[in-house]
Amino acid sequence: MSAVHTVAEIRAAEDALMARLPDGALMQRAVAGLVTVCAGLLDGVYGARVVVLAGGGNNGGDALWAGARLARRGAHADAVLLNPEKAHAEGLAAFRAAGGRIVARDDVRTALAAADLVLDGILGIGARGGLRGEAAELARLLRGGRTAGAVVAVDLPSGVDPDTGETPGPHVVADHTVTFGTGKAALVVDPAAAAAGVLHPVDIGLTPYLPEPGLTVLDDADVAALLPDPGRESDKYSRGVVGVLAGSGEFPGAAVLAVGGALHGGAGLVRYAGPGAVATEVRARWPEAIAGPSPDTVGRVQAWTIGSGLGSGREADVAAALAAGLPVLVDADGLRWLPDRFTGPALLTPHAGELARLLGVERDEVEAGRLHHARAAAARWNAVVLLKGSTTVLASPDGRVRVNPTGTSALAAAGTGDVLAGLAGSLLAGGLSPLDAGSVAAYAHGLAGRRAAAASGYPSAGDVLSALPAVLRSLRGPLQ
Ligand SMILES: NC(=O)C1=CN([C@@H]2O[C@H](COP(=O)(O)OP(=O)(O)OC[C@H]3O[C@@H](n4cnc5c(N)ncnc54)[C@H](O)[C@@H]3O)[C@@H](O)[C@H]2O)[C@@H](O)CC1
Ligand SMILES: [K+]
Repeated sequence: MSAVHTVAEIRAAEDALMARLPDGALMQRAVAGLVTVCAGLLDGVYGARVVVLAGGGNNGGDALWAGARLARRGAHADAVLLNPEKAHAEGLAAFRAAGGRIVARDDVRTALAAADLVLDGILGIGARGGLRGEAAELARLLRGGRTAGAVVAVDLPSGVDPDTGETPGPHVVADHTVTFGTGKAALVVDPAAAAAGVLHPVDIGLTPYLPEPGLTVLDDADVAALLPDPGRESDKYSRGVVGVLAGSGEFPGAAVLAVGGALHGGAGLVRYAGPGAVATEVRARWPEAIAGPSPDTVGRVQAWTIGSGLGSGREADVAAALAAGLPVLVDADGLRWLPDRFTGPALLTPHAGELARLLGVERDEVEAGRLHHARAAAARWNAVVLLKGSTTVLASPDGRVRVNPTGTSALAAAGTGDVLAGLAGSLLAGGLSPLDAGSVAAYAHGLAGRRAAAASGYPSAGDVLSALPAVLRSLRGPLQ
C-alpha cells in the first residue's frame, strides 16, 4: 500500500523530525535522493548539461543543492532564478561554490536547448494556484519541446495543486518526479498526476511522524488480502448470492456482461432479474445463472448490482431492489433513481458525465476536480463513490479515499463498466465493504484490461471479462 498525505500533515511531520536533526539535514536527505535519481537518468554526470529552475522557496533550495552536487561531479550546471532576492541562500551559495552559473534572462532558451536534464524546483508543496509570469513562460517552453533533456520535477511538478490533484493554471509537465517522504494527491490523481511522469519516491525518515493516511493506493498484496477466501466447507450460499438488475431490450449485452463479471467475483450464485428475452440471452451465455422477471421474484440475495443498461422506465424495479435494504451497487442508468440518502452499505459507480449530472455541474468540472466531486457525492448520498476514468477515485462517506493504480486506456470501451459493476457487486455479496469491494474490483478490472490489451491490441469488454479469471487467480492463488 502506498500512502498519500496532505501538505498540513507533511509539514507537521517535517517539523517534528527537523526538531531532532541538525539544521538542514532533512533537506540534504531529500537532495541525496534527488541527485541519485538524476545521476541514473544521465548518460554520465561528468560533462552533462543541467539546468536548474529555482523558485524562492525550499523547493528551489533542493534543486540548487542538487545542481551543486551534480556540478561537483563534473556537470555543467546553470540556474534560472525566478525570485533572485528570495532564492534559498545556502543552496545558492553551494551552487555558486561548485561552479554553477546563473543564467541571464536572454540566455534561458539557449540553456534549455542544450540541457540534458532540467530540474524543476519552481514550486513544491508550498504551491497555491498555477504558475504566473516568467515561471508560466518557462513551463510553456518546456512543454513546447524547447529542451530535449529529461524534465525532473522536485517533489511535485510545479504549479499543480498538491492536495487535490487539480491544475489551477499553467504548470510544468515532467518526465520524472522525485518526491520526498510520502505521496501527495497530485501525484496519483489526474489531471495533475498526468504531469508527474515516472514517480521516484525518496524516503527521508518522515513515516514515523505521519498519521494514518486518508488516501491510499492499494497494491497486489493488499488486494489479495481483501479477496474473499471461501473455506472447504463453504457452499454456494455462504460464498454469497448476488442479484443483478441490469439490461433491457435495448441493451441486453449489459446484462450478459454484468452477470459475467458477477460470476467471476467469488459469489456462489448469481440471480438475474430482468425481462424474459434478456434473461434468455443471459442464460444462453451463463447457464449457471438463475433468472426471474423482477427483484421481488428472483429469490434471496445478499447484495444487489443495479443499473447497467437498464434503459428507461425501470424505476419500480430499482425501488424494489433498493427496498430490500441490502448492500447495493448502483451503476449507469440506475443512478437516475437514487434514494435521497442511503442508510445501508452502498457503492455508486458513475463516470464523470454521470457524476456531473448527479451533482448538477459540468462534466469538465468533474474531470478537473475528481477528488473534490467524488467526495462531495459520497457525503451527499452517504455512499462510497467510485468515479471511473483516467484515474479511478473511490471516496467513502467516512472520509477515506483510495485511488486505483491499475487503470488503462484499454478499459475505455463500451461494456467494460458493466463487467466492473457485476464484479464489484459479487464482492459485496461476498461480504466486502463497499470501499473494499469497489477498490478490489477496480484493481482487478484494470489488470484484466491490461492483460486483454496485451493479447488483443484493442480489447472488447468481452475480452476484459475473459481475462478476469486469470487475473484473480494470480492475485489470490487457487481456491482450496
Ligand atoms: N521543510 C523541509 O525541511 C523540507 C522541504 N523540502 C522541500 O521544500 C518544499 C516546500 O518548500 P516551501 O514551503 O518553501 O514551499 P515552495 O518552495 O513550494 O514554495 C515557496 C513559496 O512560493 C510561494 N508561492 C506559492 N504559490 C505560488 C505561485 N503560484 N506562484 C508564485 N509563488 C508562489 C509561497 O509563498 C511559497 O511559500 C517541498 O516541496 C520540498 O521540495 C525538502 O527539502 C524536504 C525537507
Ligand atoms: K517542483
